[in-house]
Amino acid sequence: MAYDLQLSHIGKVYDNGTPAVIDFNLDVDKGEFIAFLGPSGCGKTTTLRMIAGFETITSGDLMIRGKRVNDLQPEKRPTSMIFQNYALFPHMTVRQNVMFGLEVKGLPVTEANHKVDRILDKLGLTEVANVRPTRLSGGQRQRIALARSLVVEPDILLLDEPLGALDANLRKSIQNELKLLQRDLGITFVFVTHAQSEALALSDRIVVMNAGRVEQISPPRELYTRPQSIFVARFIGANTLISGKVRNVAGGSVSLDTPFGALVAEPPATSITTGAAASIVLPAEAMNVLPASMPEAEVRAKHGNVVPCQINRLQLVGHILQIGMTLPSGEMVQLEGHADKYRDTLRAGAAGYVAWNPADTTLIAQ
Ligand SMILES: Nc1ncnc2c1ncn2[C@@H]1O[C@H](COP(=O)(O)OP(=O)(O)OP(=O)(O)O)[C@@H](O)[C@H]1O
Repeated sequence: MAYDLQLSHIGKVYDNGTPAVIDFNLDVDKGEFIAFLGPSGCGKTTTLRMIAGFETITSGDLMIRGKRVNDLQPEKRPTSMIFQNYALFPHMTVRQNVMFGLEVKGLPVTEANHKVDRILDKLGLTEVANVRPTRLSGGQRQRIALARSLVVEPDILLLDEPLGALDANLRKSIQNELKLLQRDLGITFVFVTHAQSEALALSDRIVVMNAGRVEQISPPRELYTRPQSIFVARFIGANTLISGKVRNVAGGSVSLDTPFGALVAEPPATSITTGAAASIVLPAEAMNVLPASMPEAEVRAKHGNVVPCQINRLQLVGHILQIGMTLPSGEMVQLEGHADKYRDTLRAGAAGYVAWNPADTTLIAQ
């Protein structure tokens, strides 16, 4: 069966010569929730607009359900787009806003009314149907934008930072609604965001972009635990990067010489040889902080890797202990652990160890 959406070697160079998107490849299954994530200017919106048909495609093929749509007008594509500012018509009521797309399509009035009623009901907007959107809250406006896009029954819904205008609490609750709605409707969502927590919470797969290129396409957990590039390791999660040189590769284990001494890691997905430069990606969640009073050999035997540290700050917040410490490189690291795990073993201002299991880290060859 054909993919719902396929980007094959898609590129975009703007008229002024800016290469905004470079060799973008992605196959999306029906009903998938895909997020484009990356820093400002990396090409997320340009890619979304090319899918919608609002931006011309310089190179490559854009396929929707197996059909090449590069040259199809936006209104002829089975896509619908929600913009960050929602672009609602202020002089129209909620109902008229939602009805608009169906009128453009020339749907018979009875059928259009029926569809509008259904979607207003689904999104909890029936009671405000005759109100103008300017009088409503950010969350309600967001729902109107969703209703307006969904009423035309698109195969693919494109969302450009749709929650960007909402405050943090509302954002969380709308996130949940959005996910439930998407599951319920079973349509494909492509969502642009620069908020990693949003992408991690909502998506089936995340496309991380950097300077017009795709860095990695992975499900959220894999992206978080197995970054494939230094850029992704720095961009996602809270990782410490330790660069070193491979001393030995043997028995499913790589030993490296690093500024922190000899450390052990698991081999990367790509091959790696003695003498190669590589970085260990150490997530804050993988770190165990221990008092310096313990024998180092014992710590190493238990965890695999150990590095001395200076414990600067300990703060108990409910059941969580926040730990601030400095590594031998001078790098400061903040982490959180369950208070029960640490009990009263640590002292602020004292020396300690950071220890971790090689299996909890990722090695990236350079
Ligand atoms: N109409 C345009 N003409 C020329 N260059 C453009 C145009 N629109 C965007 N660009 C450039 O293309 C690149 C990608 O921009 P784009 O808006 O796609 O990035 P983005 O990842 O969506 O950023 P943001 O998160 O800030 O919206 C940037 O360098 C931007 O300056």
